[in-house]
Amino acid sequence: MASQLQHRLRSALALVTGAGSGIGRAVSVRLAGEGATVAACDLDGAAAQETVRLLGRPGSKEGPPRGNHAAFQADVSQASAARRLLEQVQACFSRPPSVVVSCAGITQDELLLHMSEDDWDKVIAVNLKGTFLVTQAAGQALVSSGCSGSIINISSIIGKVGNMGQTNYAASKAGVIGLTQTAARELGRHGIRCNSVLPGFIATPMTQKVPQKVMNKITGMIPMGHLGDPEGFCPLPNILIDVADVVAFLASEDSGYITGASVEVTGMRPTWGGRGQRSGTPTI
Ligand SMILES: CCCCCCCCCCCCCC(=O)CC(=O)SCCNC(=O)CCNC(=O)[C@H](O)C(C)(C)COP(=O)(O)OP(=O)(O)OC[C@H]1O[C@@H](n2cnc3c(N)ncnc32)[C@H](O)[C@@H]1OP(=O)(O)O
Ligand SMILES: NC(=O)C1=CN([C@@H]2O[C@H](COP(=O)(O)OP(=O)(O)OC[C@H]3O[C@@H](n4cnc5c(N)ncnc54)[C@H](O)[C@@H]3O)[C@@H](O)[C@H]2O)C=CC1
Repeated sequence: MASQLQHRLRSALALVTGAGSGIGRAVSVRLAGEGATVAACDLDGAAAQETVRLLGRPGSKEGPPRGNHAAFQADVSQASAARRLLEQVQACFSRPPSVVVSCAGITQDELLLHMSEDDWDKVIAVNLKGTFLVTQAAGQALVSSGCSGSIINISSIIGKVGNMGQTNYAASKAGVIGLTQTAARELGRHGIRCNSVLPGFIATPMTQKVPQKVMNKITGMIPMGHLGDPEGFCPLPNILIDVADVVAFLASEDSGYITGASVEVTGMRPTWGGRGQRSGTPTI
């Protein structure tokens, strides 16, 4: 990483939900690599602890005294848990998080004609309501402290174009886009920016449930014929690193005039007639 980026986030305290796996872990590593102190949250507390172990010590010694990175266990779909999470982070670091990245998410895929109400409710509760609850709790903490901040919500390209077997997931991710755009309108006056990122297919535990015959169809759309790789060493031009790059950019003052944006990072040529998005070429 270019040396000038290694301290870009040195004064930031970054709360990352879903930090125990996949994109959330990659984002946590990237933000810490730019000097941020990371509060890694996950439903799986042990997984969050493992992410913190991977982060090592915070970046630069410069800037206000800070503690180490820290792990938190919370179910973001529960309002009381989301409120408690922000309370715990502020108690631990004596300040609200200036960067908040909502990565926590699930799938419960089923074709529309067979999807149960429970399939629908679970996905909406985590992906949409969970993002709402964390965005709200973080916004309240920042506004009451008079602090500015950057909120980055992880949606999905599926929220824009749909996908067979994912009426629940697509609706939740489309909702994240609208939620984030509205939060941007309301919180801008408080110096809080809100943006969403729409990744394409990345090989993480979330995508392992996809049947091979479907995966074959999807990878057929990717120029390099492979999914993004969570370790970042993917045949695609590093789509996961691009996702973490975009999150770090939106977290930093380098994006100081960007809010309400939906940034696509897909690395795939859609079959739905849209212009193919080269990996790392966000559509803002
Ligand atoms: C031509 C390719 C179209 C792809 C368009 C979308 C682009 C994908 C980019 C995604 C990037 C972001 C991803 C993300 O945010 C993270 C995730 O959500 S990962 C999980 C993604 N989930 C899926 O794609 C759903 C996969 N499908 C399934 O899990 C099962 O099919 C399902 C549980 C929905 C139903 O199972 P079952 O009842 O057993 O039926 P079949 O599996 O036999 O499916 C029936 C029929 O439908 C075809 N099909 C199912 N899903 C998809 C799909 N996503 N895209 C295209 N076609 C799909 C399946 O192949 C069968 O077709 P046949 O011709 O009858 O074999
Ligand atoms: N993998 C992909 O292809 C894509 C993923 N995304 C989104 O990126 C985000 C991260 O996905 P991945 O890293 O792939 O998945 P993942 O399954 O590897 O990680 C998701 C993490 O969220 C945590 N989590 C789940 N429910 C939670 C809850 N209620 N409270 C707190 N934490 C919870 C899980 O424990 C897990 O650690 C999700 O929002 C997903 O929808 C978007 C586009 C593409």
